[in-house]
Amino acid sequence: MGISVKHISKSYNHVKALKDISFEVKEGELFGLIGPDGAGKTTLFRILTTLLFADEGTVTVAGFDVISEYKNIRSSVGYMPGRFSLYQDLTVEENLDFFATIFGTTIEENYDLIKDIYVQIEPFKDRRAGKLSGGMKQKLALSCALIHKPKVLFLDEPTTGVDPVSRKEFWEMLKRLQHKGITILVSTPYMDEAALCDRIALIQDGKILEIDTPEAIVKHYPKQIYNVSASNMYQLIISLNDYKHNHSVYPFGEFVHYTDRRTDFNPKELKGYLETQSLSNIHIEKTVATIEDTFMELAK
Ligand SMILES: Nc1ncnc2c1ncn2[C@@H]1O[C@H](COP(=O)(O)OP(=O)(O)OP(=O)(O)O)[C@@H](O)[C@H]1O
Repeated sequence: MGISVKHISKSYNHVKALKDISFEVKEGELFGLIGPDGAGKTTLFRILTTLLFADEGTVTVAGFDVISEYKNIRSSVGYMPGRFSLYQDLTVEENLDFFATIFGTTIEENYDLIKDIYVQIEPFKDRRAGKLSGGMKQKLALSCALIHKPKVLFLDEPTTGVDPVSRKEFWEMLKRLQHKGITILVSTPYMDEAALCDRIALIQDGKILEIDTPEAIVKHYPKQIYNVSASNMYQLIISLNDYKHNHSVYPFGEFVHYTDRRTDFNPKELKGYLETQSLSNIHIEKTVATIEDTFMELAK
């Protein structure tokens, strides 16, 4: 009764936005679609919410077919699109009231579900939506997507352009909604948010690279990663890229994540090489793979 996607493909003229996508989201699961801009996430959301037809494949949401039973889907799902979807000239309260009315309900009837979120913007209920901050807009959009008590919630990049504190609060809210029994499909380009989902699908160029729990996905990383740092980060990256034994070199915060092609890699040898490159303060230590490392490896 969650979401079932089987062999979905979709093209826009010559652009193949989705290529044979299949996955299942279990009822009550918090499932993440993780991928960069242009991966096909929005296209997939539009198909799942009955706003766009796929060229091939079948999809059911909450047990309903997206084509023959689209009306049942529209009344049982909530959708928060990536771009701000609210009426800028209506106030906070008018927006919420509007969405409640088109779904044949009232704010009072479902206030319990949105209370946690809405109390934070209620002091601004007379402010026009267009005048809200990014974090407040996002809370209002989520309240509007929830006002008819959906069984399944679709959130397309809900935290893009939102400050780190609001992002953290937002994910805590999602967990609370999940505990109320709502199935959630959320997309994000932020790899750190992927770890907060029950399962994730890594998606790039319209294809799914891997689906699993975040823990299992990082365990599949095939190599030992090293954190490398030196006094001159820019030169360090150039030198590591020039090193003939490198397998991958990615800047990662204050370090560079390095993997070596050889099975008998000796960090001392790499240190010796870096010293010949006029680098100082060189540190090399083992580290564990993150979802970002796995994504980069699969996307290679
Ligand atoms: N209406 C359209 N006409 C032509 N090409 C499109 C259209 N909509 C999307 N595309 C293309 O399809 C591909 C997937 O786009 P989509 O918007 O689904 O990706 P996304 O992962 O949601 O990325 P973004 O976050 O940038 O929207 C991209 O190459 C995009 O340029």
